Amino acid sequence: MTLVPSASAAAASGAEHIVEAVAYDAILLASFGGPEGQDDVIPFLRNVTRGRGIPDERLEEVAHHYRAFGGVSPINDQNRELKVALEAEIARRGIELPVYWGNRNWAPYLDEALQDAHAAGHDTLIAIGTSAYSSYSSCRQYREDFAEALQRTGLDGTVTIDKVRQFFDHPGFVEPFVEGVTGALREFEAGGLSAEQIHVLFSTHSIPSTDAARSGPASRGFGEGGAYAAQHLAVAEAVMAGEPSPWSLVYQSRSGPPTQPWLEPDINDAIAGLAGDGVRAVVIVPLGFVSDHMEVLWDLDTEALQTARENGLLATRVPTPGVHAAFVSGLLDLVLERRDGVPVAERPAVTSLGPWYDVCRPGCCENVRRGFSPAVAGVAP
Ligand SMILES: CC1=C(CCC(=O)O)c2cc3nc(cc4[nH]c(cc5[nH]c(cc1n2)c(C)c5CCC(=O)O)c(CCC(=O)O)c4C)C(CCC(=O)O)=C3C
Ligand SMILES: [Fe+2]
Repeated sequence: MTLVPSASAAAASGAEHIVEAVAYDAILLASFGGPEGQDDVIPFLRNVTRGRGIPDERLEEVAHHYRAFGGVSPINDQNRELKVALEAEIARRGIELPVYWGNRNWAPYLDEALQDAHAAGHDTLIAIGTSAYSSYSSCRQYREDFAEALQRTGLDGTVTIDKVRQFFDHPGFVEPFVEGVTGALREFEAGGLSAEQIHVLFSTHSIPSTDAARSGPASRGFGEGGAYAAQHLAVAEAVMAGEPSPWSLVYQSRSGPPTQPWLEPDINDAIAGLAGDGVRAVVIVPLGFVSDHMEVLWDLDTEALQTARENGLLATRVPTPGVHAAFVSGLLDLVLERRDGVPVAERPAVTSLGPWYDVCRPGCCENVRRGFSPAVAGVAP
């Protein structure tokens, strides 16, 4: 086995993919984190929005979503379950690779995960971020937070962190959505609706239009919505292959000042617009989300479903990947393709956009407000 120290070495050589085997000795499961009680809510929101100019009214509004669920985000329990499921899959395949879980915005924090891994003798980490697409919020921010955590813990130069590719078009991520969508379509059809009367709404987190435009490498010319919108459209198209029902990509969970343009249309506006169009039912697909966290429970299961009811439409929301066996096994495959140096041509991808880069491209996913901060697992801007 050839040992390549880290993405930074590959980055220095300008490589897009790391195709030599790397002796990773642990997985870093990296996530967003969420509050676990009413007292956590405001400190958590302050962590998330630190230095980002989110207006206080918006914080109050979001706090209210958490308060309605006892101040508890479901995301931490979902990551506990995902960690257990990953460990079971690793054991089932007879592999030895411990999993350390750390969050960007709430305990257990990344710092703790890095310290635990290092104390146990694991210094060559491969990270799985619980975020599938390309953008500042869903990719580069993770990479910057890894760099910060390495600095804070003094493990910079000792511990290396590579990151699996953005997995939006990995079959393990897409298969649960295909199952959910086909299941929902067949159920509405069994209830007497024709394919044309059912509209499939693929929903993802809205982001500022300026962030979207900077997502992914500029050289690939993805246009206004950048790689972020292009990736979602490509996955939605793959999910709908062979299905005659109409579909569209919509956005949810917008924040920021109203003067700042974010990706549109909002899912609720889209639903209201469909009602007069001969559409009888909507299938809501949380395409941008890995598990049923607060954005899914609130913005989809609470608000969007109500909007559909108010507009006289039948509606259902399909599951997120969660701990679906195909997803869990796919995440481990993403780690092993790197550990074992699987040739790029053999890495699975269900769209023509991927397999995405192992080493983020120069200039990728700049933060519009702060510019580039140091980050691991990419080429320096
Ligand atoms: C693309 C994207 C994902 C999907 C990818 C991924 O999954 O990572 C995501 C996930 C999540 N976002 C989450 C929560 C929040 N996001 C916020 C704010 C923001 N998100 C943004 C984007 C995204 N966010 C953006 C551009 C902002 C505004 C600027 C900023 O602050 O960067 C705010 C602040 C208040 C507000 O403005 O709404 C909160 C509380 C949680 C936890 C949920 C739980 O607790 O169950 C999760 C998984
Ligand atoms: Fe968010």
